[in-house]
Amino acid sequence: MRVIIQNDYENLSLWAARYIASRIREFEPNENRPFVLGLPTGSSPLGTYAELIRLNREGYVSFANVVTFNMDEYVGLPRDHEQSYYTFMWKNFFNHIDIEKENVHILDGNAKDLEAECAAYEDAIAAFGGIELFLGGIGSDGHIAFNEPFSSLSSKTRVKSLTYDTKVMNSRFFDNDMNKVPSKALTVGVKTVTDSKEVIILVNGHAKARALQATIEGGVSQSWTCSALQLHPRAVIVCDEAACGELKLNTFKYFKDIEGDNLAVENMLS
Ligand SMILES: N[C@@H]1[C@@H](O)[C@H](O)[C@@H](COP(=O)(O)O)O[C@@H]1O
Repeated sequence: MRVIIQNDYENLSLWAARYIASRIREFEPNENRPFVLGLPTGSSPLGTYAELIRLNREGYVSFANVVTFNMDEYVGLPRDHEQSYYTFMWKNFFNHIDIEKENVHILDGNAKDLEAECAAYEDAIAAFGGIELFLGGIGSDGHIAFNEPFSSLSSKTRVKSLTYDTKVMNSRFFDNDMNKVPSKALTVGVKTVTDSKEVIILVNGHAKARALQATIEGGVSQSWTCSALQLHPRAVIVCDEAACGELKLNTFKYFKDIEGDNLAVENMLS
């Protein structure tokens, strides 16, 4: 596992966006061989999306041959609801880049048959040959996508009930009323994420310090689903110093040392 420790959220966002843009450029995607990108919602990726939009506008990276799969979606929230992940993604990212509408995949939380919707999503990912790079965030309890604590580390896309903690956390987007937060979501599984060729997880702020500690220093455990990344051959955690508060000093120093010059965001756009 690589751990990129940046001073602050701004540099974390620049690093992640520039890394993703470079990976897409190096891949040289075309119509027959698109770059398949997994994407999250939440506040963590907003800075990364902003920099990717800028890089797209400046012509550094194109999304014309990029296919995306989003991580999750609430069940029963109208697609045009302000808090649906569909609305979030178009508002904060897709409307501002040169992506083709048919290349965007977001789970339909209003599908008549939710199980069939989840199975079809896995089939669609497989039809594209799997996900090249999955970008994600984590919840303060260490969940990736909506894989709440004790989700199977072998799970695939399915319906999940949200925990009390997650509903309380997400109520900030629903007038601080947890009763307005949907109780269920469709989510890719832990294994859907770890089956990707590469995984990048953004972790910022003090509230994520325990989750980051469990991800890096704890054992692999279903109680912190993010810890499954320890078994991934190509997992990159991009975090800020605020999120490192629970790490051992030696862990912190090790990653600062080993990543050395790789931390400088200025040199990433060659
Ligand atoms: N399903 C999403 C996750 O994908 C996200 O990682 C998490 C953290 O959100 P934030 O980035 O706002 O802290 O929130 C939600 O639960």
